[in-house]
Amino acid sequence: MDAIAQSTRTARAVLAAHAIDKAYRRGAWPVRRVVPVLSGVSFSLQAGEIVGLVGENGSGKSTLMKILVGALAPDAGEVERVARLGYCPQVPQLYERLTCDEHFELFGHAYGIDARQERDARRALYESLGFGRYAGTRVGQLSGGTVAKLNLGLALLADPDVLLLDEPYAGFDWDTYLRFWNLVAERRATGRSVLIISHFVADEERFDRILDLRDGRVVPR
Ligand SMILES: Nc1ncnc2c1ncn2[C@@H]1O[C@H](COP(=O)(O)OP(=O)(O)OP(=O)(O)O)[C@@H](O)[C@H]1O
Repeated sequence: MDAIAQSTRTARAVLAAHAIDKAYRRGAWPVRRVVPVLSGVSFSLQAGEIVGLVGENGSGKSTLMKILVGALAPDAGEVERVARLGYCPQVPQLYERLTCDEHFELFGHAYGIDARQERDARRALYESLGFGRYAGTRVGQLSGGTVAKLNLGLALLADPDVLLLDEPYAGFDWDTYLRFWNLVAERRATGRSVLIISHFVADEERFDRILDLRDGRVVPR
């Protein structure tokens, strides 16, 4: 890539991590130890890019994701958030006794979007992910796959510029997997970005870039 193209890419970064370090402290005194997980992680995400971040179990993917969204503080380094983020955590943060509709209402309030916009977005998400028949069902009575759809739908509700997904398709059946990729392609076509974190990537051609998280660092594949 030439220098002009490189500078354009840098100029359009919507999310960037600079030299992120993170270690966890384990055990109690006197056998307390520090376990390094991330050591100098740097990468950026550009507008309109679909990027896969791949690493084996325990490599630090969820830790990095939490740092990127600001849910966890790094020990060193910094995250630059240029655009609005939407986050779909690996373990859904949902309420067993609330229905899908009630979750959309609640998250709509939290995002500060008006009621009409929330209802329109909710309807479109039920349609595109195919789970409208569960609108009035409580989360405690949903299948794992439908919980995963709700989790994704809530991350998309406010139409974020950057969508961060932690193992998004683990519970999806084939039809939902294809619907998911249609949604991702639509976002890309409108200049939005998606970062997908997973322990494996099945369809490499669906991504613009794949990054590997290995030995605490992010390296291009
Ligand atoms: N709160 C914590 N306290 C101590 N150690 C932790 C904590 N959270 C994660 N770890 C450890 O940090 C390492 C990275 O964990 P993390 O969940 O980020 O990995 P991951 O790549 O997302 O794994 P997986 O693919 O299994 O979900 C693991 O060794 C894990 O045991």
